[in-house]
Amino acid sequence: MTRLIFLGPPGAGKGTQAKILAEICQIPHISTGDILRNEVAKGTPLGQKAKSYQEKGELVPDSLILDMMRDRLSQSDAAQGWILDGFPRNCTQAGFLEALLLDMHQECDRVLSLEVPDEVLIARLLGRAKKEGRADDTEEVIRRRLEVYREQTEPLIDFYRQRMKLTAVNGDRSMSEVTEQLKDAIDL
Ligand SMILES: Nc1ncnc2c1ncn2[C@@H]1O[C@H](COP(=O)(O)OP(=O)(O)OP(=O)(O)O)[C@@H](O)[C@H]1O
Ligand SMILES: Nc1ncnc2c1ncn2[C@@H]1O[C@H](COP(=O)(O)O)[C@@H](O)[C@H]1O
Repeated sequence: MTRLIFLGPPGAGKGTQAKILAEICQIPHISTGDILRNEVAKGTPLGQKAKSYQEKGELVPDSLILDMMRDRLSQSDAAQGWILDGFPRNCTQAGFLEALLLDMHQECDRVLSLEVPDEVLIARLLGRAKKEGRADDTEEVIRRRLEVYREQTEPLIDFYRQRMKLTAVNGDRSMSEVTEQLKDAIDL
């Protein structure tokens, strides 16, 4: 049973690496950003509410995210383990997840924090914009997403370090080198 959380700024490679580990471990990769983009594309009530926040690089309100994640983690495929990418994103979400897991008699095994310098992040995201055309990969929104990360998400590094769950990994290496570091961190 493997339960992992990826932390790291936008462009750190969370999605890239989470997909690889999810494939190896045969567990779901749960990306809140992907779930929300899918809801936006389908024009659901949740997507309509989330759209403007995503476009500006702001966090979608917790009131929408917490119910969404309670539902997702209760689905049958998540009983076999999971990799979270993009959640939790602030202290409220981290506290909620802790209580939810306790309630579900589950425990997160490890929190993997990918570290990458800002100039590399910006270059990667502008590169991704050309390939994938994500609405929030413009330079202005990328800078706002980095600010939001520093203000609201980065404090979770200490939150999980205090709980002895954190492993920091150098994300500024080739994709395969990062994968190897992550596999070492989780004894794969
Ligand atoms: N180790 C790496 N070296 C070079 N490029 C990378 C590396 N890891 C990921 N990338 C590229 O950087 C871009 C961002 O990666 P990815 O989407 O995995 O980041 P992320 O942390 O999930 O970002 P976000 O939080 O914005 O969704 C992608 O175009 C990806 O192909
Ligand atoms: N956990 C989240 N809380 C609030 N808002 C979120 C969360 N996860 C994603 N979002 C929104 O989606 C975009 C893109 O997220 P990525 O994880 O980078 O794909 C993010 O800027 C928030 O608007």
